[in-house]
Amino acid sequence: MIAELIKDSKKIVIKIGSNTLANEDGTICRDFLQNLSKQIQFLIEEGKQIVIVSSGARIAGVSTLGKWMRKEDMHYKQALCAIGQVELMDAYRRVFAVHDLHIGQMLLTREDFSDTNRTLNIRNTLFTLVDESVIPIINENDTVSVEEIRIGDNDTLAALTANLWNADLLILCSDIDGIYDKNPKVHKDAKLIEEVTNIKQLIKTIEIGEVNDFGTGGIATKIGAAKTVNDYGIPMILANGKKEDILLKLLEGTEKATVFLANNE
Ligand SMILES: Nc1ncnc2c1ncn2[C@@H]1O[C@H](COP(=O)(O)OP(=O)(O)O)[C@@H](O)[C@H]1O
Ligand SMILES: N[C@@H](CCC(=O)OP(=O)(O)O)C(=O)O
Repeated sequence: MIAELIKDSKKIVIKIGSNTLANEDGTICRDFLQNLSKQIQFLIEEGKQIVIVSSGARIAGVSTLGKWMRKEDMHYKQALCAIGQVELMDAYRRVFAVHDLHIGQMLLTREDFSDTNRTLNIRNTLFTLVDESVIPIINENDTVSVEEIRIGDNDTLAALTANLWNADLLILCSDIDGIYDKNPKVHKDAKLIEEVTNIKQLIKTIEIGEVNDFGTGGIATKIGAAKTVNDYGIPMILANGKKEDILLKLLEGTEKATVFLANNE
């Protein structure tokens, strides 16, 4: 099912979470980015168009400065994102350049999607970048939108982007294999749910656990993202971006994940 879905999708939005992108000590994981760029080059050679939504500015800010780690003050968090966004994009630029791939930065807020003029401008930039074979890398604009740092809305941002771009598929890369019946980081016997056709039913039956380390939205915003795209007819896959070659393995059918099918009730 998942392999077919990826095979049949031309326009794919891929969201990378903070925990996926970071090493245990909070620094940007270069090996992860190198592996991601290799996989994206492969997908592009297969004729796919890719848009990336990437978190990680705050983590990158912490590891760049090596301080403010424990400051929970919103102004410090915003400052960390401002510092880290530069690092983050530099890291992406370097690894993608190895494959002759160009990137473009887009910083957006949720409000931008409810304003007709701004939406049109986002659309024009997004379509032009993709038409010119440049990979857009989108993050929240954490300077102007503090709400989104608090609730970890890059999952929602990825879903809104998928709808705006009329994507064929949204893939959220996190640090777990998909949705489980309970938090797999806490319960060793948690069971992976491979296919979701009814989100309302899913919410009633699973336990939504705590967010860990640098993640901000947790599993709830991922389910919300699935609902947003599914309502638009776009399927969503939640997969473990920490696993090497995960996108290629999903394409081969040798790895598991959770798929939210677009005919969701
Ligand atoms: N039922 C569940 N199934 C899967 N993950 C869960 C569940 N409940 C809580 N989680 C937690 O949600 C985390 C993913 O959310 P988050 O940390 O925000 O990731 P990201 O940084 O990728 O956005 C997982 O690492 C896991 O610990
Ligand atoms: N814009 C913030 C990310 C917030 C966020 O959504 O994080 P995550 O839950 O890891 O996707 C940053 O780049 O650090």
